[in-house]
Amino acid sequence: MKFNNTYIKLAPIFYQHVLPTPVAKPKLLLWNDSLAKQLLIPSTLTQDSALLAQYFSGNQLPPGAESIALTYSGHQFGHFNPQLGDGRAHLIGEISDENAQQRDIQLKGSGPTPFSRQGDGRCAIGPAVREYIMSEAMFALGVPTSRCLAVVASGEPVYRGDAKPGAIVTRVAASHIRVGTFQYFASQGNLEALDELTQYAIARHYPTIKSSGAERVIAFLEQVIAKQITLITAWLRVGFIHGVMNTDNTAISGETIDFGPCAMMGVYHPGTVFSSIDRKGRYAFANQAPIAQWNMARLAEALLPLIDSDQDAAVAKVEPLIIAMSAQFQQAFNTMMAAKLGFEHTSDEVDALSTELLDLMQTHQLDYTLTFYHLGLIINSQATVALVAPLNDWVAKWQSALANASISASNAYELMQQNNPVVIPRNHHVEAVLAQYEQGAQSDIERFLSVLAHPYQHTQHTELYQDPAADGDQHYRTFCGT
Ligand SMILES: Nc1ncnc2c1ncn2[C@@H]1O[C@H](COP(=O)(O)OP(=O)(O)OP(=O)(O)O)[C@@H](O)[C@H]1O
Ligand SMILES: [Mg+2]
Repeated sequence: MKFNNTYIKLAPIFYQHVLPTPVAKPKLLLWNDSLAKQLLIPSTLTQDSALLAQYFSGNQLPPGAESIALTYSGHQFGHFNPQLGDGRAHLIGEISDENAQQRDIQLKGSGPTPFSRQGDGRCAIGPAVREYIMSEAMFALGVPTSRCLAVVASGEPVYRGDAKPGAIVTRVAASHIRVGTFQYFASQGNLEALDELTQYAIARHYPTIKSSGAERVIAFLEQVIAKQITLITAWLRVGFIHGVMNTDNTAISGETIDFGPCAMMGVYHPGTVFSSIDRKGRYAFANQAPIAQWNMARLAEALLPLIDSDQDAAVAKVEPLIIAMSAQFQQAFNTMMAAKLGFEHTSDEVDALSTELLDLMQTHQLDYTLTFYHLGLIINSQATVALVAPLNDWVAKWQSALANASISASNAYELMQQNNPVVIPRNHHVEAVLAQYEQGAQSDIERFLSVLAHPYQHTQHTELYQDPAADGDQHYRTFCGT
């Protein structure tokens, strides 16, 4: 592993040097071989699980690694917290992957840092394994996301109400720069650091931006916004609910980050919320696009001093970008829904069809993933699918719209197959696997992960994981990993 530690070359205010706290009995639980290959981790190391456990628990830093905790702020549920930062995570460096892309390697749950506040710096095994399952599932679903390389059991308890086994999860991300990182320097009035961060983020994530001065900052904002639209549209396509879209959980790279209280929607309802702390539904399924817009407004606000020293003039330059986001998102959403129905392009007719379908799904409490999957089977005439009766009229309209657009059944099916997963990481299956871990039992995780690695195909065990929760997830609740 060859580490490049570019973040450490930034000003000292960007991070704190701090080592992970060693744990009693590190044991490698999960290792992501295919990701390790992408990261060009040598097979001699990959085969040495004792050494991997040392490295990815934080007990020993790999050669060339340097451990830091990053500084950031964030709006949490709409309230600004000026001092967050990595309270239980250690960035140990960046690795250049097989495509020469820099990827951050970060341990999470690896002990306290100067940003820990009241926290213990630790992570329980359940949330660590959950992050692994969910991020790998999202990756396979084609959603931009951070990934997990390893989960190492610490051999030590963590106290979350009860004592739970502890673990350290290794996260791989394009970077860990968040909207909240910009907010930190903006709230300090540190324009030099704000500019340094912006130039660093552009060089790392948006190198095609060639302009300079204010134009460069505006182009950056524009591209971050575009990535957020792509990201949220992908979440909505697969039924993902992030659960805690605070600005400190919004990565500037456009990747999904922080799988704390996330969940998948079963029965379609735009107001679906599972997080126990999201009492007002701020981060409900269909609120995710307006919240991404709100978060981008916070990024724009942080960037204002780099755009014009006259604040009103700066606002006049960024406001149109934020306002335009609604229409851009709607367009992306319509195109995505059209693809789920087999249409390459949107039209008023197709938009009306998808709206009507979503309404029917809501009214009749239909499962989001299964409904699209069944529509695929119908168009492919593979099987007679018993849809609920109220959908029959809609299906007839849909089929005639496809015919009017001269789209063959096989073309429609192909597009639908690429956009409608056969299987998703359903909450009850994820929880069943996590419960096995917490009880120290033999786990079905390898089988589950192998199914989730091919979410658009039927594999040997896919059927075991397609079923919706018996209670329609009515009683399902998620918790932040703290
Ligand atoms: N057990 C803990 N000990 C110390 N700090 C914590 C702990 N849990 C969370 N924090 C800190 O609280 C803040 C918000 O937590 P949040 O749950 O969003 O993040 P996280 O899951 O720890 O990390 P990330 O966003 O990196 O995935 C962050 O600053 C985080 O580092
Ligand atoms: Mg977080």
